Amino acid sequence: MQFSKGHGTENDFVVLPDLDVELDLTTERVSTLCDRRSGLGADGLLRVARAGALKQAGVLDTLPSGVGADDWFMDYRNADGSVAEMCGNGVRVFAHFLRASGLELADEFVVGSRAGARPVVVHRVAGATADVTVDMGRVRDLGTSTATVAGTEFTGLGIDVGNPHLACVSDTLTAETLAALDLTEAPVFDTAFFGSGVNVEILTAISDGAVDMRVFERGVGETRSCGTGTVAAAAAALRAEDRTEGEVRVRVPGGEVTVTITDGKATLRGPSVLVAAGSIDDVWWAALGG
Ligand SMILES: N[C@@H](CCC[C@H](N)C(=O)O)C(=O)O
Repeated sequence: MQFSKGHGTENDFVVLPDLDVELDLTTERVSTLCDRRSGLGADGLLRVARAGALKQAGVLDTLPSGVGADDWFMDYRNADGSVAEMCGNGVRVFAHFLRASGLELADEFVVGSRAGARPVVVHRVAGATADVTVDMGRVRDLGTSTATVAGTEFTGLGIDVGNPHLACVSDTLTAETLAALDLTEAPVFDTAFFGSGVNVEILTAISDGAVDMRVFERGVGETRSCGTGTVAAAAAALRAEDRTEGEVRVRVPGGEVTVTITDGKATLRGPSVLVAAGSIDDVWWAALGG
């Protein structure tokens, strides 16, 4: 079984090409593979297949809005084995993998996700790195809520980018005090407001067109970046300035991406790096079972 390993601003993924949809991605298999001691280690897993093949195999009940049977589909799993609707950094790595492997020859194509179609533009592939823009679709405002992080309560904006986020902009945080925040424990959030869990972003206000952000991801823990989270962060930071549109550079522990919001829709531009490829032991994988 072949794999690749890649990351987008150090949000890292195991990429599993499975064009005939033969793999049974049980919770145990995904979580063991993503574990940094028992497996390869990653924040998430990206299965590569066509949308129609996933539907035929029963992985998808229906094709999400705007996704055709022949479109590529990013079947995304969090490190704990749970399924999530979307992954912004994952789509960049997924698109890069398709171009680098020769599975896709065009620079512009659609990547399907459970949140719907996510068209991509691969601007450049140079060796192990690529520069990719993802059309992230609509950014929906869910209203205000709070999260408590290490005993401090932050107020934020609930935002749906296909998956749920609570983006908390703090006027008093600097890049340095943000970096010092203890994010080892999961933030406490309103479970009635976010019935399916939430990804929590803490960020500074906009300064010189940029914010600094950290994130605690649903199904993973603190990661060094979250693409959908950067879109939510940009939307909340613009809102804090009474703006609904604009371009925001979002600095995360793993690097920097650019989010542009126009007309209630967002694009995300940033890097992808493919660091390794190899094979997973079939006997080990089979023994993990269901
Ligand atoms: N890292 C991702 C988001 C992955 C899904 C998230 N943990 C969730 O459960 O919604 C990104 O880059 O967007």
